[in-house]
Amino acid sequence: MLRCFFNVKQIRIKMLSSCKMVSWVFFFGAVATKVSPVEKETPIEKLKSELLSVTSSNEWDEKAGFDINENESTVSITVVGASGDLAKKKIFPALFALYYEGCLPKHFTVYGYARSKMTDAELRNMVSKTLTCRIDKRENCGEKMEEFLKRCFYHSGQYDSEENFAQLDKKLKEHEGGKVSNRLFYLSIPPNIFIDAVKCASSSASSGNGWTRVIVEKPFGRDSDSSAALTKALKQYLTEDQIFRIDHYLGKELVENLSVLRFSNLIFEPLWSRQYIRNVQLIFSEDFGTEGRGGYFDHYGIIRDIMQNHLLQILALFAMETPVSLDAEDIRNEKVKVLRSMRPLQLEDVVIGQYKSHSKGGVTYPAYTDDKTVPKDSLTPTFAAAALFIDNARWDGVPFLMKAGKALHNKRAEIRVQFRHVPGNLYNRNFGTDLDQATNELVIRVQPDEAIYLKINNKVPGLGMRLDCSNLNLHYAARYSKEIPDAYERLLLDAIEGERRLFIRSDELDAAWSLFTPVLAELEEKKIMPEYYPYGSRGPVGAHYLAARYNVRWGDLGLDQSA
Ligand SMILES: NC(=O)C1=CN([C@@H]2O[C@H](COP(=O)(O)OP(=O)(O)OC[C@H]3O[C@@H](n4cnc5c(N)ncnc54)[C@H](OP(=O)(O)O)[C@@H]3O)[C@@H](O)[C@H]2O)C=CC1
Ligand SMILES: O=C1O[C@H](COP(=O)(O)O)[C@@H](O)[C@H](O)[C@H]1O
Repeated sequence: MLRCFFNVKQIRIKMLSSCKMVSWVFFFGAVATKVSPVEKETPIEKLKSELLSVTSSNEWDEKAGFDINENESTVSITVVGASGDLAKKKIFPALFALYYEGCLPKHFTVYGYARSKMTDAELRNMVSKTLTCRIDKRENCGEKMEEFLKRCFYHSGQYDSEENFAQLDKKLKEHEGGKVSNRLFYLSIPPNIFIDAVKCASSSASSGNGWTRVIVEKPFGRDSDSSAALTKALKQYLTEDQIFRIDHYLGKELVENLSVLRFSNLIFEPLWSRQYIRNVQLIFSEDFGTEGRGGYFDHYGIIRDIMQNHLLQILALFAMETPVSLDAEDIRNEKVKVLRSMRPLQLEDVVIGQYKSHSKGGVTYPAYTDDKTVPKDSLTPTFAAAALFIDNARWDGVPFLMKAGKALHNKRAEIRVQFRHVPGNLYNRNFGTDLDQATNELVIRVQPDEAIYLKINNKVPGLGMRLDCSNLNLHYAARYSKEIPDAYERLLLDAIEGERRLFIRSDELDAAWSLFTPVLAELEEKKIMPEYYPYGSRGPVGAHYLAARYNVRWGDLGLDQSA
């Protein structure tokens, strides 16, 4: 178990700094010795014994962030908006998965908080029904589930009632039994009630003797001004260190792996610049529409829903310089530098689309505007493609193309890196006139079916000299027997551990909004019409014209073996 709490002579290793150490030791150990998955325990065992040999020093314990006695502290996790979609779909299942894996601290309590009237038993029933997490087919799942549910409670209250939060505080105190109380609030509620809930939680249900942290879900505003206003309001009640702005894409395994890939392999970093990279593509597609979330979506649109946060965060991690260390502030400093080096997106570099109804195989799929919560004349984009540029020495002139859409032909998130053509390639004639077919391309498939593969040119075995394009393929399911945790598991654990690396800092957020705010305003002011595309298609052709303007061909056209 990598990032979980484990006991070493009754001492709990709690902080991520130590977990990070474990990960790095693990990683280097695995690479250096090319171990099979079974042999991977060795470096951890080694680290454990190293830790055992130093834990006699109290000074060292403090530095490493150890709790000398875990019996003296508790963690209470309050899911605010517990009756909602995200809580049921993601938060409770992630908490259970963490419990199952032994990653939650010994003394923890989960509280659901919402206006709906529910008893503890009803909450437990709801949680157990919606528990469709990766754990549910595992050994002893039923037993573990029972144990977990016994630690779940519910309190019904208004989001703007200090009195109701004070009642919650009273209940939390009963569970905490006088120990040091650490409290995590997860705001899983619509954004218009964030501030009310934060105000009440901070004034009436903050911890008196431990930490209090608040996870805030997106959207963090809808442009620079509203985002700044939200930050300002949050900071009336919380310090920046208490605010954990979640972007769940940062918790995805392959997004986290980006830094490992770049900074611990000699072969990638030297190529990671305008000198060798022709373009970078960040692609998100879903094969379903906004079903059930039209009301929210129509106010935001795909650029705010996916590009300004998930894809831009990936871009920043992809393009940043080597951070001074793996500490949260060092990484976030580098990400901010990338964002601040970028040109605000121009209207001519954006294509927008909206899905329309389509019938296939006797089934009729709805148009975006068929959703009852969406105005019939809505121009909100459900698809967008954009070309972005980073004006710094490393990336000058390299187009970073983004494409995001709902109701497309597949569900996928990937990063595609297309390298330059080989100068004076001796084998040019083997590729005919289409040199793009010989482009080396590195694909990091974030989901589904996680993989990293590199398209290379290779001689087809035989007496002739025929070349083809083949993949060097790191297919996760084939290589690693362990399941990949859900992003929310990683992020919840980080928030409990106080690790901020995967959460968005306020200056990052400002920089991100300043790239998109002008174009979003222009799209709305000029009432730019989206290009309509059939539900289940590959999206508007405009995306291809945009790419062609920068001599780019989208890599996800289904031509490569792993696509
Ligand atoms: N659902 C998803 O897949 C994702 C959601 N998010 C974000 O997470 C947060 C929660 O999302 P989700 O669970 O879908 O939201 P819901 O719309 O399901 O709302 C959550 C809960 O908040 C309460 N609530 C809803 N509307 C109002 C209102 N107008 N006034 C007061 N209370 C209200 C309801 O509880 P009650 O009536 O019992 O008080 C509801 O169960 C949002 O900020 C969303 O943007 C982010 C990414 C994905
Ligand atoms: O934040 C969001 O993400 C989901 C996609 O998340 P994934 O982990 O399932 O890829 C998206 O459907 C939603 O519109 C958006 O708000």
